[in-house]
Amino acid sequence: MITISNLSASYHSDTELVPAITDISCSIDTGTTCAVIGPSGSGKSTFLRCIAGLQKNGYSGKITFNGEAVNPSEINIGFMPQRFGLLPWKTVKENIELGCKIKNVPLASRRKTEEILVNELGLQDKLERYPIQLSGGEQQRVGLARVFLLRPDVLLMDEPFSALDVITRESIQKVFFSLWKDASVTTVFVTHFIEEAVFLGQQIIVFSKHPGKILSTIQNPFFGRKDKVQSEEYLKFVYNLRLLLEKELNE
Ligand SMILES: Nc1ncnc2c1ncn2[C@@H]1O[C@H](COP(=O)(O)OP(=O)(O)OP(=O)(O)O)[C@@H](O)[C@H]1O
Repeated sequence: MITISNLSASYHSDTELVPAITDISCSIDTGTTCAVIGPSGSGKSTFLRCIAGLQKNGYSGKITFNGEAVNPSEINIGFMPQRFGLLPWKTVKENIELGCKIKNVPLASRRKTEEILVNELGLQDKLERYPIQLSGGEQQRVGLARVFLLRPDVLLMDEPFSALDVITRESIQKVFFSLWKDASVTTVFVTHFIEEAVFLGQQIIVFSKHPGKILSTIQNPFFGRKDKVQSEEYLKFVYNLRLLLEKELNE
């Protein structure tokens, strides 16, 4: 379980310390998924960076993994940042394999998975290209292939499907869902799409506007339930989430 207690983080502006998130407490059970939604600038990325151990300064509070305050570098964390984190001087194939190489995961054990992922993410004919030769959506798929191939203990993704057209997004959401069903990787992801949060987040955390605090933590009965998207209960659930965000933005 990931437990986050009284987490606050700030950034230095020219003259002062500006809070980004304030007093966040929540927990994410092992093997579950958690979607984080909230207004732009509310601190969602900062929250993910804190869990990933990338926020080196300016934060307070406690983050534990299975009860221990271990250094995140000691845990197999897969982090996909908003701008995908590709290395421009490495080919697509090298970028996909980079996470495993850094974490010393033998690639020989992942060849089959790699082939499946490359096919499912539509990257077969792009493997020898460099990131600059790809569209934004293709770059995002490379970033996803990298974290999915790593199959980490904890998967953190910042707006993982944002650069994809709607049809590709839905198909890759399904790729993620089926991978998650196979391996039950503990996952926290940020999204601006309510329907995406509802499809892929067993728990949904709603952030307030800046500086972010938790407005609501919701156990989601519609996780993985594409069959329910036309139902009245589903539409009401999505509508209520939208109202919560709208109210927060208009206050
Ligand atoms: N490196 C930085 N230096 C100074 N301020 C920062 C820095 N990174 C983020 N901030 C500020 O911290 C606040 C939270 O930013 P963050 O990126 O975490 O929000 P977010 O909810 O992920 O936003 P978005 O949905 O637009 O991606 C914002 O007000 C932002 O301007």
